[in-house]
Amino acid sequence: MAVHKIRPLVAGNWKMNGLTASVGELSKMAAGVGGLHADLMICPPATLIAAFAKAAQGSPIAIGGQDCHAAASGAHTGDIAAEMLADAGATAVIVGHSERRTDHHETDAQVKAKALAAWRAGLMAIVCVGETRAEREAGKTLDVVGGQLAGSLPDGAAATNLVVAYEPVWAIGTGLTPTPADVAEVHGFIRKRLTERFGEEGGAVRILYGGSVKPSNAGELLTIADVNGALVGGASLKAEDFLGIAAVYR
Ligand SMILES: O=C(CO)COP(=O)(O)O
Repeated sequence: MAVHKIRPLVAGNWKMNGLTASVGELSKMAAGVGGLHADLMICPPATLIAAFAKAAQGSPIAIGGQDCHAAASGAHTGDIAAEMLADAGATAVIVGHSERRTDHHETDAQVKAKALAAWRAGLMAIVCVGETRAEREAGKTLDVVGGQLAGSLPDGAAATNLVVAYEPVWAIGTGLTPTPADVAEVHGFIRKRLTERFGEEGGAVRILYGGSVKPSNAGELLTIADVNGALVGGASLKAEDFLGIAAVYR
């Protein structure tokens, strides 16, 4: 298998945080990203996508959504189509985040339909997978992640349309992180599954680690084999912290 030089991605998931005044934080990020050997992305709440896309124009920061509906339009009160995210200026969308899987009971089949919707709208899909604490303690981590990959990833994945984010549910917002050996094991497993299914392209798909990434642990986590960047929650809300994480790639 050819060794790919993968350009890392540091993506910030703002979750349900941010008001119009937060555009100032994005502008600070845009001003500080020079010289990084990585792609950067911020996924603000949908209400801020258009404003953030405008503010990020001319900077290397891409803007993404946090979820989309599988349909392009229709009677789905409160939902957002991938086409609407693209129209507002997003170039990517997170699908299958554990908070969606838990809070909204999203299944692998629904996540797959959302990833296909993202592609239909020309967006990159950032598909999240990860085990709960109980699943890890029962020794089922690779089974769970393997099942999520098989069920959530559509055929036709390529490095340009897919990013996989490994986010252990128990590490999200808790300050806990897996050991480097555990991260290496899961990322290596995901890479194997991607190359088995998608061949050469699967070898080039970025695999992000997510869960309590902060400037103080980014150096350790982001230099592990097959970790091609981070999906950052809390620490992506402040320009200083987000840039401190991305600085691993300076
Ligand atoms: O869920 C996450 C990113 O999608 C991770 O969140 P935290 O970085 O706040 O743990």
